[in-house]
Amino acid sequence: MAMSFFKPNHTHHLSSTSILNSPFPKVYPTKSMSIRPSFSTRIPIHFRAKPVSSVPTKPFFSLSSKAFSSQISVSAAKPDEMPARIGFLGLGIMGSPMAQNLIKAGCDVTVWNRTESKCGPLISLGAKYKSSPKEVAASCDVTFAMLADPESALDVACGEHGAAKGMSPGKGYVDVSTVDGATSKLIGTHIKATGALFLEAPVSGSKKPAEDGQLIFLTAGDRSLFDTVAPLLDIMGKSRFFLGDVGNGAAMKLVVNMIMGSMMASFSEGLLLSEKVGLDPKVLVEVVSQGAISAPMFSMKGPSMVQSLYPTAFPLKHQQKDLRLALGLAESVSQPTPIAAAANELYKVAKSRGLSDEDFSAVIEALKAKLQNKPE
Ligand SMILES: NC(=O)C1=CN([C@@H]2O[C@H](COP(=O)(O)OP(=O)(O)OC[C@H]3O[C@@H](n4cnc5c(N)ncnc54)[C@H](OP(=O)(O)O)[C@@H]3O)[C@@H](O)[C@H]2O)C=CC1
Ligand SMILES: O=CC(=O)O
Repeated sequence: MAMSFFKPNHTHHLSSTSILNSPFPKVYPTKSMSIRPSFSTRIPIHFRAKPVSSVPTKPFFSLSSKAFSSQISVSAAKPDEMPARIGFLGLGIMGSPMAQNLIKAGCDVTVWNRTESKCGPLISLGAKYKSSPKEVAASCDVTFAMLADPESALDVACGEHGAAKGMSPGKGYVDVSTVDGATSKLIGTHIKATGALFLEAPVSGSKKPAEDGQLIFLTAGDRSLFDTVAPLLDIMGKSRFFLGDVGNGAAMKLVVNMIMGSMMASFSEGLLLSEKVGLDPKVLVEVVSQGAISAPMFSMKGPSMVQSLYPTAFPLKHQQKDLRLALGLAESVSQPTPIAAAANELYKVAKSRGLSDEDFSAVIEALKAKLQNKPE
């Protein structure tokens, strides 16, 4: 199906440096590039790192700081083929900066959020406003949705005033929320019944990567919609994977977050154990950062965790939701996941202690409560 999209009214353009004008993605050698993912999988996977030429309105200094790697090349993102009118539903921790990056890149963006007041800052940056997902979808070529969980993603897409009601042939719906495959397929079925195209595109990367346009998109669904929105994904992210049929993007995201949730629980145990045996947990954070188990997550969150501070980037309730959904995925294929199951119990304890809206690193508090033998 041909998508009837038009060039956006960019307010800024590329500076005429030779790097930016090259038609090919630039590969900047960095330490991280020595680690190359293996694609020995039954799912057809296409990966593309952010090509320099596809982020037309960002200043050169922001490009030079990015770590590019190049794997299987997919069709090049052409800024002049970007959808003209873009809808954005869901302006929470992630949705707001993502929509903001689109606006700052010169895109014509229309927003909606359940709590209307969160639309204000984006409207002051130039966004338009509509009072329902249906109206946003009806007035836009492509609509993105960044909702909390399967229930809200389904309601916003398929509810009474949901986006599907405003969809029609020639339009596209891109759900970037983290949901399970069954929910994503249901949303896709409703959207496609209108003649529109559907792409699931959950993101890896938290608040800061969302602000910096450094997200990793894990997409699946209509390949032509993936190609159409590629320039937009490249504004909001640093790389994008096309993983085949709807459900594969959701599954990849859940596996990644299952690992992340277990890692954070294990890190929490280590911090508390080190303190109990008389070590300085701050030194543990430093030691971990220099070795083979170093991870940006530990270095970023460790220093605040030792101070019992949990400024929210990824809400704990969403991490527990992802573990729950990942355990369901594992159950569906009889894959044992005892470590993730144990981690999930800790997040549930943390939620029951009122930590749902804290950062997920607050899971450490569940272990403190256990160590102190407090009632749950
Ligand atoms: N934060 C992070 O680091 C990351 C989060 N994610 C995933 O992205 C998604 C969004 O996360 P995040 O932005 O952090 O979450 P937030 O909790 O900050 O935002 C959730 C959004 O969903 C909306 N929402 C919730 N319930 C409903 C409902 N019943 N009907 C309509 N809208 C609803 C909220 O609206 P309102 O403002 O009215 O509450 C808000 O816009 C989640 O699926 C999360 O797992 C993925 C990667 C990283
Ligand atoms: O889903 C959370 C993330 O950091 O990715």
